[in-house]
Amino acid sequence: MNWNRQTPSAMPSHRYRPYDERVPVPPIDRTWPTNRTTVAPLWVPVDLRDGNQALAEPMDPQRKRQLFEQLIAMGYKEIEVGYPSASQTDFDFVRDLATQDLVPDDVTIVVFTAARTDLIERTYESVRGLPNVVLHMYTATAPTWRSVVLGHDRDTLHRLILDAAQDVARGGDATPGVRFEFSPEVFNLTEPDFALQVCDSLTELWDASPDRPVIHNLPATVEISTPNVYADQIEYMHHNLARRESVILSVHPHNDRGTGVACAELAVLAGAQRVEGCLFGNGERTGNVDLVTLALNLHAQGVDPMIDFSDIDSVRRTVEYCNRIEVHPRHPYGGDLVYTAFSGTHQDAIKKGFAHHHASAETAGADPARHPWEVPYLPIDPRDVGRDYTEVIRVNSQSGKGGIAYLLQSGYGIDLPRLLQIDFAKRVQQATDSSGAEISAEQLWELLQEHYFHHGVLQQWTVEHLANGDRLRIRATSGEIAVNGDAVGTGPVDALARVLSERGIDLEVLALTQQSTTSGRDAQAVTFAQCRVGGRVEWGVALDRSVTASALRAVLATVTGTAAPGPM
Ligand SMILES: CC(=O)SCCNC(=O)CCNC(=O)[C@H](O)C(C)(C)COP(=O)(O)OP(=O)(O)OC[C@H]1O[C@@H](n2cnc3c(N)ncnc32)[C@H](O)[C@@H]1OP(=O)(O)O
Ligand SMILES: CC(C)C(=O)C(=O)O
Repeated sequence: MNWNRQTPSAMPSHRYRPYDERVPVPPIDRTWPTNRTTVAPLWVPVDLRDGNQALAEPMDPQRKRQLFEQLIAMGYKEIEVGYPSASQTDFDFVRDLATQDLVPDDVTIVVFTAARTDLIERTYESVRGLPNVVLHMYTATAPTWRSVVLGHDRDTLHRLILDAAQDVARGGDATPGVRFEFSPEVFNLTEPDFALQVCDSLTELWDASPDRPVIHNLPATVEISTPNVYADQIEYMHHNLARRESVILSVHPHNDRGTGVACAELAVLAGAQRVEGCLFGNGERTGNVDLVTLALNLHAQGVDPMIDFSDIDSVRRTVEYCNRIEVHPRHPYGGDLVYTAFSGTHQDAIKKGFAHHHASAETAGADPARHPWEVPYLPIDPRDVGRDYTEVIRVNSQSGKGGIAYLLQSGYGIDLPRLLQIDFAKRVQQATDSSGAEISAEQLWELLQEHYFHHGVLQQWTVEHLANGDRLRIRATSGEIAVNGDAVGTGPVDALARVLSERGIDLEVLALTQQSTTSGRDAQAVTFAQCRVGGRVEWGVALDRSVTASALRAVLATVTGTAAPGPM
């Protein structure tokens, strides 16, 4: 059988080479596939530098300050704040941090520079007075960058890096508390032996020690391969870096293939201790790795990310304001739609999951917000990140009875009986199919009223308790039909059926359920009546303070339009 009928496309794919023709990946005894992450790495947001340099309108001082304060409030302890030698704005921002005492004692500021004497000197000038600083120097080391951009062979480039590193070390002598970071930009396309040689020479030159470790930051500047290859490259460095205990192994993935998060996660399994990225994945081209997803992926594994996302919407608002870029509605954990189900079977499962969660928390005597989470289709409890349940289920033509019932339950406190859910879902389906649009809880409520409520007046009714039952005297209308009479039955509803049948309407009550919508003085009784009326099964729903009136009106609602109009 020819089960795959795809044919060659017109795309010039032959122009590109697979990663293994671009960079050698040394054989390693890899351990990362079976490792587990049990503690959060050191997160380093680079929004104010790498994220900022990718914006059409880089942040002004006010936006930079706002984002910086947001990062501090969330608990980040090492923050790259800019490229101070590149622009006056960045320089002034770092000076403001220093002179206005804006950096908490336990926070380290990272400043970024190219490997050039003048830029390094200017960078040191910017951090004067700041007690905890990382000076981050970078140079591209991959072959294409060496030959096309920088015009240096391996040895010459290595020499230039060492010269610049001497400048960094000299500046460090006059800057107490400073530590050093080096990034071989485009590490993932750099020959592993060269990356190792350069990093090791800087570890030595900067005399790294466990007390004053060097940071080697190994960027996937442009993603080139599946994340397992990056993990292998990182594990190779992890196993082979000299003075490993004096090195903090850091990663800096981008997202060109859409696998930045996977690269970072596998890199941590492979030995990375520090991750640079941006909130919601802003950054050059397709962005830096997204720190929100990384942190909350850990949270969803039961590992504390050590960063506070308990009000993700306010974080998102700040990021959107500062970057002037909106977060996609489907963005993991923070998008508008990520805790919302439209499809019927998902809604049904979520509704049952909520009920199960609350019942099991109650049985355990636990707070539902702390109780183990096992709700289908929701990887985390939306409340963990400050979202609520109102948006979890939204109804359109893809929805089913479970979602509709959930909205009415959460919005109006009524639990439709299962058979009514099925009946009502068909009417909702007709409405959403013809509008093509979503339907809100309010609109569902209106539709429910339109189709099932008693459209008439219950003008007068009395119930007299007799030895052989109840006598009902009633005067009412239901739609075009007037009901006026009295009868004795086993109860008021049975008596009403008799009044109706004496007047030629054949009505049998098949099911009648009642609930209370609220408690206390505002309590209302809601009645769901399923009746066979003239051979057809109809539903009626009524709300009334009086339990009896509610039942009578629900039954009356089922006779609307079923009998010839006129006084009876
Ligand atoms: C992957 C990354 O994110 S790396 C960071 C990139 N960020 C930025 O570029 C934002 C800020 N940059 C800037 O403001 C400017 O580029 C500056 C101030 C750093 C330099 O400006 P200019 O001197 O005008 O140079 P220009 O912007 O054209 O950069 C190209 C030059 O930098 C050199 N260069 C590139 N990387 C490095 C490096 N790591 N160290 C030293 N020089 C470098 C190039 O070889 C080129 O030199 P050439 O002009 O002699 O050929
Ligand atoms: C130089 C490093 C840190 C970088 O920004 C990148 O490679 O994207």
